[in-house]
Amino acid sequence: MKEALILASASPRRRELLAGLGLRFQIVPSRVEEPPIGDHPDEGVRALAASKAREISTRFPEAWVLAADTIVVLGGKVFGKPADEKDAEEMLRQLSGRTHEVLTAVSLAHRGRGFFQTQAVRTQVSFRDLKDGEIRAYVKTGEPMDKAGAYGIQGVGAFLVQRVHGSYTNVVGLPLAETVDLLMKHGVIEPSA
Ligand SMILES: Cc1cn([C@H]2C[C@H](O)[C@@H](COP(=O)(O)OP(=O)(O)OP(=O)(O)O)O2)c(=O)[nH]c1=O
Repeated sequence: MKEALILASASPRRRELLAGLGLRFQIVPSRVEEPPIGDHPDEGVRALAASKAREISTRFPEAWVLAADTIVVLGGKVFGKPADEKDAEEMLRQLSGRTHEVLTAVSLAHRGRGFFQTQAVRTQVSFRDLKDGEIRAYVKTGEPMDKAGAYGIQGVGAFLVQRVHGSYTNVVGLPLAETVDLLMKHGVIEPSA
């Protein structure tokens, strides 16, 4: 790696996924407000990832900055992180027995080079039929509270999921195959990294 790479994220999932590639990077979480996403999930999620990358690359113009944002979309309705336990239960009730999309936008920026690129990856996730007791017990674990759609596929929440179509790591918060391609394409990492 020629220049420093910064992961502009407070998400432990993103840190672990990127670290799993054996890359060296710093973590500087972005402090941008995350306004609710409007009627255009694809544009909205890209805009959020881009604003995180923009904020950090303004502070570190000579580094490569990687940022991401993840949302869950069910029939056009966007689910971010639940506001409270009731909200989490309600989200899970709606996701029960249905297929939703997880959208993660990844943004790569280098201000000094005038480089800025954002792309979104979609994964379809099908939930089994959930009993109300299961939903309540799962919410009580606390796992849903900091996660889009109120579940973590990588944790206890795996029991909710019947099928995944597309990138698994995209659901966890960082689509690894696409991220590696992006970093390699722009010379941020070498093929041997
Ligand atoms: C659907 C799903 C989401 N998530 C997480 C990934 C993201 O961390 C979170 C969505 O919130 P984000 O706003 O995308 O990210 P964040 O606030 O956690 O971190 P930062 O903005 O600093 O990068 O939901 C899982 O961990 N597992 C899942 O199965």
